[in-house]
Formats: sequence, structure tokens, C-alpha cells
Amino acid sequence: MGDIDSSFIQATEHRPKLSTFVQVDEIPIIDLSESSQQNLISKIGKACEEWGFFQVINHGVPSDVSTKVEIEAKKFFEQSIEEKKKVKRDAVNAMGYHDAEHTKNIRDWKEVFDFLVENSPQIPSSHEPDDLELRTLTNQWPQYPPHFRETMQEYAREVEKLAYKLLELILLSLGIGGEKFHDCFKNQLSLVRLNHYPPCPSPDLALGVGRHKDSSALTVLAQDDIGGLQVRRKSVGDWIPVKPTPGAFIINVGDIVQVWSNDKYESVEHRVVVNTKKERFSIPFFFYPGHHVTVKPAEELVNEKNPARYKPYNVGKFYANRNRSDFNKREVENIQIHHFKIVD
Ligand SMILES: O=C(O)CCC(=O)C(=O)O
Ligand SMILES: [Fe+2]
Repeated sequence: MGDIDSSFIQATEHRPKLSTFVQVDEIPIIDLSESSQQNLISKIGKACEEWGFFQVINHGVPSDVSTKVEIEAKKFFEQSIEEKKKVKRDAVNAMGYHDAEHTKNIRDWKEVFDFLVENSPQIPSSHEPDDLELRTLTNQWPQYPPHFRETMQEYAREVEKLAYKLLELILLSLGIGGEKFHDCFKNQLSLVRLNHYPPCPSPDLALGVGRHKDSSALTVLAQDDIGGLQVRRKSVGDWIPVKPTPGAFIINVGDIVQVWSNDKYESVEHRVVVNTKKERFSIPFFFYPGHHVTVKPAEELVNEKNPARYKPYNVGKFYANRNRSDFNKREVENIQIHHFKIVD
């Protein structure tokens, strides 16, 4: 079937409808230099509630830092597969290069390079609840391009600052103190991913990334000018393309903010469509707490009328569980926050 390996082919109901691919401008764009903090907080709150997604401009990340990262990412992916595989990810080391990622057991039409923002954070050795052993995660850096490592680390520091600022605004919009979860990000597992989506001969059958929700607290995403990211509109359930806005970052609520907010804000499904002609690059920063953190609804938002909707869960065990299914294709569903949902 088609020109592509069957591992990439989506079930009929998940294939993109390319003919109706029109770029509409609906995901809110928020100017972070807005002088009224109150206005800013209410715009962010509204976007989180209605969409779970928004774009930010005047965000403080210097444009030359972003440009350098784009150049280095392109240089890295342009190398031969043999070169890239020198830093390949494997079952033990989850960081580095990977070209066979699966989302919901279907292969994604992309290649990635992952690195951790913090040096050598720890995670549980296994997903087993009683196994208390920890292991250290380490980055793998390629020899080429020569300034890759320092460029990536500089970018990560800038985007991390933005992530803290956005989290603070999001928490304030929920009526929670902006610093409330600050300490959760000590020894954070935050990750920067370089995504490269090559042109695809059958974009009607495959996806760059299959539909999914991010398990982070929030995600700060840079995309180039090609387009392809689509967001599931909460009210209707249709797929809305996120129009590339030069210099903007796309922000989305992740699963952890969904739990902290006790479902006031939702981590919304999204996916990436590919095309026959143009390669595309994107760079998500997944803002992720340290392994020690227990995620549960914020007590400020829980009362008799609105009881906690989730049982507490441990970040490290969740992460370890996800990692094993990222690498091995598994028949069962990945661990999800709905597995911790309290059903009444
Ligand atoms: O490439 C994109 O625009 C989004 C990628 C994405 O959703 C992800 O890597 O989690
Ligand atoms: Fe995502």
C-alpha cells in the first residue's frame, strides 16, 4: 500500500484530510510585553480554558539564540544516518538521536534529537512501584556540528526562563500563587527535542506525529514557517492548524497542569501532518518536574463541591513507564493521566 512502510500507516479514522487543509488564525496570540499584568493573566487563563494552546510574542527569548539553534539542528540532521546513529538513543540511554519513534504504536514520519536541560538528573531504574533504585540520565552530544552543544544549552537556558514565567502566569490565572510549584523543578527532567520531518510520499496515510497529549507541565514549541501542527478543538473535536507566526512560541498545557488545575485546564490533543515537498523543523521544550515530585490537584482548587479528580502519582515512575514504551513497541496503551482519575 502506497510508497511507505506499513508501520507508518494510520488507521483510516486518524488519517489527515489534506483537501480541507486551510490555514485559519484561531489559536490566540498573546503579547507578553502587555503592560497590564491583570490583562495578561486573564488572556492566558481564557486561552488555556478554551484551547489549551496559545502563541506568545515579545517573550524575551533573543531571536539570534533561536536562529542559531535552527541552523545547528539543520546541520545535524543533514548528516548521513551512520553519523547520526553515533549518538543514537537505546533502551538504556533515552537521550540522543532516534528515527523510529512510535505514537500509539504507529511509527511517526520524523527523526528527533533529544537532550536534557539539566545535567544528569535521576529517574527511577524501573517503573515497578516497589523498586526504589535510581539511575542517572545523561546526554549524548555529537561531534558535528562543532558548536552544537553550547548552542543547544544556551537555547535551553533561555526557553527555561520563559517556561517559568509562563507557568507563573498560568498558576496566577487559576488563583494559585505563581511560585507554588517552583521547587518541583529542582532536578527537573525537562527536555528539548529537535524534530525533523522529511518530505513524505504519502502524507494522506502517515503523520509526522500521531495524535497525542504532552505529559509535561507545559510545552514551549518553536516551529518554522512550513506549518503542519494541528490542534484538536475542544468544543467541536475537529483539527485546527496552528498558523506559523514568525518569532512566536506555541505554548500548550500539558498533563501535569491539567492535574494541578483539577481539570480546569486540559492538555489538548495535537498531531503533525507532513507534506510531499518540504521538510519541516520544530523544537519543543517539555517543562517537566524532578522525579521526586508527587502530582496531585492543588488544594486551593479542591473543596467539598469540587473534589480532587486525580489520585496522586509520582513523576519519576510515570516517566520510567513512558520511556519503556517509547523504545519498545508495546501492545498496551502508554501510561496516561486518566489512569489516575478518580471516577465517581
Ligand atoms: O512539531 C510540532 O509542531 C509538534 C511536535 C509535538 O507535538 C511533540 O513533539 O510533542
Ligand atoms: Fe506534542
